[in-house]
Amino acid sequence: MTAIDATSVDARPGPGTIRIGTRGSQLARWQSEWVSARLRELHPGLRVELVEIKTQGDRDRNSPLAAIGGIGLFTKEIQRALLDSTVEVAVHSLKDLPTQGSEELILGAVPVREDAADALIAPVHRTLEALPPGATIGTGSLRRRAQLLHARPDLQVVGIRGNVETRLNQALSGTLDGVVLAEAGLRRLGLAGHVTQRLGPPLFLPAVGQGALGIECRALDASTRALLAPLDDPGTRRAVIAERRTLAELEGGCMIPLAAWGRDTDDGLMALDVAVFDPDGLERLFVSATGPRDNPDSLGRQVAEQLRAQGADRLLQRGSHP
Ligand SMILES: NCc1[nH]cc(CCC(=O)O)c1CC(=O)O
Repeated sequence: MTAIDATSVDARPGPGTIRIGTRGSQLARWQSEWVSARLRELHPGLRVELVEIKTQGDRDRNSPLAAIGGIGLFTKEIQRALLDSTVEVAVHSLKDLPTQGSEELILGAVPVREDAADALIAPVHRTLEALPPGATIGTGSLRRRAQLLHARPDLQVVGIRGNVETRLNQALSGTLDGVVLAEAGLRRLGLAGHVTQRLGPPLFLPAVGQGALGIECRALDASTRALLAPLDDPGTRRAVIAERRTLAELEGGCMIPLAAWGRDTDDGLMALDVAVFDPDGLERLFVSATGPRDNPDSLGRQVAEQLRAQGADRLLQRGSHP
């Protein structure tokens, strides 16, 4: 288990040690520590080191995400570290991982998904329904903005950025009436007690990959792939493959208000729901489809085609000119 595979192109710090590239945020560290603990549990004797890597998204903490461009903002430098063999493993929030990437990298494992829903933290009014007209809600996400405005066109959606704790504090301090964050991130950080309303499917759909981790390694690094394989959860993997396929088919390189929810169903199939919005949430296109579990890619393509037939391209083009 710890021997270096003769066919791999990497140079390890030593046999029996793997390095995990991670962002430095509390959430990223929690996620990488979690992967590290699972790996050590599965492979007794394995040493795992965390290597902190700053991404463009960590350096520029103020610009709106939509303005910086977004693609690979939180992942590119970590992928580069994988490619130049500075680390063997990269742990990403799958939601932040672009659908297009280097052929040299693969998702070695997609562990079981945490709750994929969004969460409202509105300490005074508590629910979306109870917010007074014109209430201020913070989010930097075009998808959350569009879904909030679709439900409550009167809300004032304020663009905010920063790590989970910073954004949470804007609601707790009363600077804003509320913020919307991922339930998964709050749970991992032990902050889910602040949630006043879960904003979940089928009404409020998450981002593609939300709540899931993507653990990348080099495609040719057979020994690391073998170490990661037992962390994979096939149900989560096929759900996010379907979601990511729809996103890849529809995106024109811009950040788009697209929400998706893939999951296994009780009848042995899987389902994929996808909603696409214009930036102000006036229009909502929605497709829900089911298909066999062994072809999530085809399900994702099918849903993208149906959304196109409804006019998704026209909506999404509007999204690129905010
Ligand atoms: N870049 C933001 C980001 N990326 C992943 C998560 C949460 C964890 C997850 O969705 O897996 C968050 C924070 C948030 O949306 O509140």
